[in-house]
Amino acid sequence: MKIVITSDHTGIDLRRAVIAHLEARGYAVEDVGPTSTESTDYPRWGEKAARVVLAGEARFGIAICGTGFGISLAANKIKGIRCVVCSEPYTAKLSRLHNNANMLAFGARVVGQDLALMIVDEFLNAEFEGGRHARRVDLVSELEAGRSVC
Ligand SMILES: O=C(CO)[C@H](O)[C@H](O)[C@H](O)COP(=O)(O)O
Repeated sequence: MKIVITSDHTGIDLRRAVIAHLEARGYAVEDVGPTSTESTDYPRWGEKAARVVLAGEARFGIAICGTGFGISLAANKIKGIRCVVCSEPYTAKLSRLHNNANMLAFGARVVGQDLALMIVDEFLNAEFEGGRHARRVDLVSELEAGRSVC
């Protein structure tokens, strides 16, 4: 399975650790950058990873910024992306089981490396349950298409 990964300047070191962790577990990883530690703008990187997921070139995306929120906000502006921000593994797992999340974000200024890797594992090891959850995810897609669901 292929995973695309990105960060802004705050997440460079943690991104490297996540890549090593994923590769050690047999995942193919597409690292879309950035390579420099210079200050950069998270929306560019959130979009870049999101486009790879939407193109079907990676099954999931992982995005890291200071808090995880900025880069997830950017990714979630792209139609078809469901990017969860996690600071603990439970939400990561449920975002797959119930929300069919296709991107995971976390904050390099929020979680330490060990916790980040646990979050990644829970996210990748869980499968969408479908059923009533599929109906709800479909409703979210309706909203995304500009149609009211209330
Ligand atoms: O967008 C953010 C907040 O959710 C990210 O954490 C950014 O990484 C952060 O804003 C970057 O801040 P900096 O002061 O420019 O390093």
